[in-house]
Amino acid sequence: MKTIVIKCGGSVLDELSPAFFDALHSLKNDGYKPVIVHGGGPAINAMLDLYKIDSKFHNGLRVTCEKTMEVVEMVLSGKTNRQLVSLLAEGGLDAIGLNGSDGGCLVADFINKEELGFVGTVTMVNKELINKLIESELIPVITPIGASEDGNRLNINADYAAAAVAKALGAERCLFVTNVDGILVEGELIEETSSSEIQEYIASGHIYGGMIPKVESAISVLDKGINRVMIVSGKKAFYKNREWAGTAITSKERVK
Ligand SMILES: Nc1ncnc2c1ncn2[C@@H]1O[C@H](COP(=O)(O)OP(=O)(O)O)[C@@H](O)[C@H]1O
Ligand SMILES: CC(=O)N[C@@H](CCC(=O)OP(=O)(O)O)C(=O)O
Repeated sequence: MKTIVIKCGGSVLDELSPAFFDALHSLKNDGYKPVIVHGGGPAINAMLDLYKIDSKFHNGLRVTCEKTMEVVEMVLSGKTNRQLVSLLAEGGLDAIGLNGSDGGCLVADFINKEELGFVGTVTMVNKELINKLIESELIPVITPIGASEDGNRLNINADYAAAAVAKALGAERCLFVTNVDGILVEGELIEETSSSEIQEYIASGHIYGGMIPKVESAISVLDKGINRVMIVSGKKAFYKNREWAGTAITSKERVK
């Protein structure tokens, strides 16, 4: 099965263009089976503000106390997942929302309970469940919340969740849809790059903030045999007539 895992970032959920939905139709017409993992960081921040709860991050991960976890779940499962599934339906795409914590979809473990609270890393993915939905011609839209073996629900960075799903499914491709055209260096789009170049961009400060978990996830996926990962904009036609727009991260090291 030609599965493509698509991470749809919270930064662009309110700005997805008609071209995004056209690209999904094109992928489907070309035989790809999409699986979406969505984020929702900005919407969580807004709701925490409303509840007067401070947003704190440690190494790019949200420090998640019990109260924050309630808000995270309310926003991701109750708002952003619903929003994306209905946008897909409006765009003529049959999708089904799936809480990562339901049915063992994403099994997770605490990363460091003292430091981060209810933040998890994915330890297992119920690929049978996801594959059943794909075989029913539905696009699973997965919320990045995992359930631990001892019954806790854990907040997972959506880039890492998408990478875990792509690896578990043995996806053909993995795509990070965000609010910029791809990796930019001094304002220029980098059309193709490799793991080692990315390490240099991070060291020189050209890649920072929210782009770091994306490129780290991309590299972890490349290590598992998926040989091309794309970072693309949800505001543009990222796939048309079998042509991609954005940054391709490949496992091949380029000769400089
Ligand atoms: N080299 C880079 N090229 C493009 N964007 C970058 C780069 N380094 C950091 N960024 C930042 O990463 C952001 C995307 O990450 P993030 O805000 O977490 O989005 P998402 O919600 O889609 O995961 C961009 O809007 C930009 O501010
Ligand atoms: C642990 C952790 O940081 N979880 C993220 C989950 C959402 C997410 O990753 O959303 P984006 O893709 O929009 O950034 C958070 O709480 O913001």
